[in-house]
Amino acid sequence: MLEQWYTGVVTKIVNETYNTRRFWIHIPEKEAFHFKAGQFVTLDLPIHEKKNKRWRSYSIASHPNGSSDIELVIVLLDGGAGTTYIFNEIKEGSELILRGPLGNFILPETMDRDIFLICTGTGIAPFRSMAKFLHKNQIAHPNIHLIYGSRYEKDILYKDEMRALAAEMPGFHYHPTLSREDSPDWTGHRGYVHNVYEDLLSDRRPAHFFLCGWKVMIDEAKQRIQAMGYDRHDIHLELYG
Ligand SMILES: Cc1cc2nc3c(=O)[nH]c(=O)nc-3n(C[C@H](O)[C@H](O)[C@H](O)COP(=O)(O)OP(=O)(O)OC[C@H]3O[C@@H](n4cnc5c(N)ncnc54)[C@H](O)[C@@H]3O)c2cc1C
Repeated sequence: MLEQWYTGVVTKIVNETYNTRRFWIHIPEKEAFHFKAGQFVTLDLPIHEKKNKRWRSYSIASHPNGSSDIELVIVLLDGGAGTTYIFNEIKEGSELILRGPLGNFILPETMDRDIFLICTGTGIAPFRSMAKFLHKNQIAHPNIHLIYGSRYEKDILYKDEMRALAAEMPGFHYHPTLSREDSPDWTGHRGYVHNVYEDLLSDRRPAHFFLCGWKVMIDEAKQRIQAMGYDRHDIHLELYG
């Protein structure tokens, strides 16, 4: 299939944490940019590398709503060619060349088992899209556990929004866990994401697992979930790098 590239216009940028920004992009060529919650877009960045090395993918953090606007949430990687360009050069009003939607990291058609959404950092992007999509459209779903890992409380992305969703959305459970926070004010989980799902699944009930983020977390989660007796077909991955 021919690849369709669009020119998007950045309409708004917000610093979400000290190293992570939210970017809102409008795609004027499309009356509506249709995608499924969990999919991503690929940006073609003018970073003077070989063509395919100029491409960087980003999960759509907003939910499908029939508009031609999407939101991305991007963490600056020290020395990363793409994110250095994005953070230094992209301003409100800048254009971005993008294609999509891409990917099959989407909710199952039949949601007949509990769903565990496990991520670190900006890996929350596709899960925010899924949770908001289910909530806005009042779609029936089983228990959904969003297990989010970061180092410190200040790093938590969309914290207030996820807390509000958990309060409003029956069956949606939010479990942020912090690996390095030493403040006694933090009363939530401490440590890595792995202990959280292992504790929640001590009864080994049937479940779907969606893992999103960086290789170290994903490799360990895959191995631990299979060691708990789950089949690899129950595990869905979106590997960021
Ligand atoms: C399908 C998909 C969706 C993605 N969605 C997002 C998203 O929503 N938000 C987002 O911030 N990123 C996302 N990424 C990652 C993104 O595509 C880039 O890899 C990232 O922004 C780094 O690009 P860079 O050019 O700055 O670094 P590069 O110069 O390309 O990266 C250098 C190396 O560092 C590794 N690396 C990059 N970032 C990290 C990190 N944070 N921790 C550890 N190692 C890292 C890479 O694997 C690479 O080997 C996604 C990746 C994929 C494949």
